[in-house]
Amino acid sequence: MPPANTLPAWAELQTHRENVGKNFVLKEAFASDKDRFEKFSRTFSSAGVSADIIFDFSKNFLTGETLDLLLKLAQQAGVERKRDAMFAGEKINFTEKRAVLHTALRNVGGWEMKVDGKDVMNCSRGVNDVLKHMKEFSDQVRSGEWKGFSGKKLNTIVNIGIGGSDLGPVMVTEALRYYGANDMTLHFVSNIDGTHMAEALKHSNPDTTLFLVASKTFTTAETCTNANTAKHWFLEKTGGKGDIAKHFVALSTNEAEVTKFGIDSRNMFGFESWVGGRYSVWSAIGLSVVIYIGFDNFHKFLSGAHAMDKHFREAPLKHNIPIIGGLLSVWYSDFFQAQTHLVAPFDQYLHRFPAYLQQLSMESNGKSISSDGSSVKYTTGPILFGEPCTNAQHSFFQLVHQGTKLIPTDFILSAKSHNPISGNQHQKMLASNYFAQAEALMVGKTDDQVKAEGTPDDLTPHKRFLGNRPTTSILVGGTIGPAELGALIVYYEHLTFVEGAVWDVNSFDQWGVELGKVLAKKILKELDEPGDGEGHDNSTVGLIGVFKKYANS
Ligand SMILES: O=P(O)(O)OC[C@H]1O[C@](O)(CO)[C@@H](O)[C@@H]1O
Repeated sequence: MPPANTLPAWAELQTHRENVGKNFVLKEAFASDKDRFEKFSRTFSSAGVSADIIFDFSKNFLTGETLDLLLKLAQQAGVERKRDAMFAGEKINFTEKRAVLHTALRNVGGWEMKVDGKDVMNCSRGVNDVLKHMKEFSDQVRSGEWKGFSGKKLNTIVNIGIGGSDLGPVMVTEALRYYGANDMTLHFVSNIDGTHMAEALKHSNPDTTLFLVASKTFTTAETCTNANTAKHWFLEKTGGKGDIAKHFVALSTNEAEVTKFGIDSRNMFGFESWVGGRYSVWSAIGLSVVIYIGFDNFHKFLSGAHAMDKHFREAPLKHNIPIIGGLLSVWYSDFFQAQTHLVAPFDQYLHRFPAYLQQLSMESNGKSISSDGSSVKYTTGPILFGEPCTNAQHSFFQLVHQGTKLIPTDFILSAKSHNPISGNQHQKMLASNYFAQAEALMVGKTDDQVKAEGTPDDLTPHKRFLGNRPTTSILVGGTIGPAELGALIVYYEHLTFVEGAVWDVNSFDQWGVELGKVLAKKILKELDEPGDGEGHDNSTVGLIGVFKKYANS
């Protein structure tokens, strides 16, 4: 693949940015085109979801010509070819020589999906077998048929995992809390900080606690240490009478390590190496979700996800919602030097959604080496951040409105609340803020408007809003149920795919997390040895020395 910035459409976009993009004024674009909303919004409708989802791209620096040029860039960068290669099970994760087929995990539509000629859906221990196992097990736990060693129903789930083996289950169980079993307590222990495990175990009863050890590799230091701590706690609390087989299950690809840990392979829920950690909530890693919301709801979650896969795979580029979302991100990153992407859900249930998207986006596209091994000469993955609104409005939105940075922002709202309390007053106030923020960011407030309010001259510039800040508004035409959540997640998955395809980076590896892990292992040993460590810089040696002095005093 030639570098993205050498593609003809890249140069055309640069010229277009000089001629049009640089001077683009959103409010003028609306004033001169009464159909702008219709032109640049897209509706996602499918039998796989119970509500339409509207993606309003019209408050972006976008003209018909911009969209055409961005689509041209996508074609020249081979986005469709790469997408089709992903669905075909080709080894597009070229540094790890792996297929990327998390879409098979939610393939409720019966597509043929193969890796190395093998039908991954219907082979032994394939996707459908594992789903069946997850259904059986979760039904048993929910009904109380699966009992702990002392014959009691299990009512506490402790998921031990980190990264994709944690963030997906946490985010989804929070987002779908409305559907969750009220008699169940969930803990997600990820951090190696002992506080995380200690707090989870503090009020847990070993008779009624189920541990899910979630790790694709089953070698991750934090997860293995936390799992061993949990095992010791369980055996100690039960005076050695506790039956591991009834209280510990593994969600992993690594049967050998699972067995070594002491978990019976019959209590292992497997998946394959072609599922990346950050794409694994659809796999066995989602077992906590299934136990919490029930298999039927989990199936709806998969159906909504599959519906968005189908849209991404089949919709023409101009109507293809993740394609447009991904290209807009490239447009802002590379032609406006935007460094960030803000996602602010107007939905308390989605409070962990931005954290989840951070791993998805930044672990996927936080790369600077392209497919031929050379350094890219353009900006890649944006810094994704976010918090639920309206909270965020009272914290960092000052910077979004009046700071010096261009921050392309996504807002998410559902038309209906699961909790329409106080005569739906809360939801209406929430919605009014959702509309107001996008409008305010766009229209701003001129000096004349500020002055007309009687503001003294010296205060006027401080109260001025330049406006012209782009937003994408996502509106779910009902409540956000399992299917709608599935579709929203997959929108961002494929948006990330499109970015990476244009930037020609491998969105599916994560070598950047390795160096810190290796150094931590070396330093861990040194903390127990005399001296202040070997071969470190002066600052690190100094800090290790100070730590040892205080920690051991
Ligand atoms: O599921 P595992 O193998 O424990 O990995 C956990 C996480 O660690 C990472 O490999 C990064 O260190 C993520 O990609 C992954 O989601």
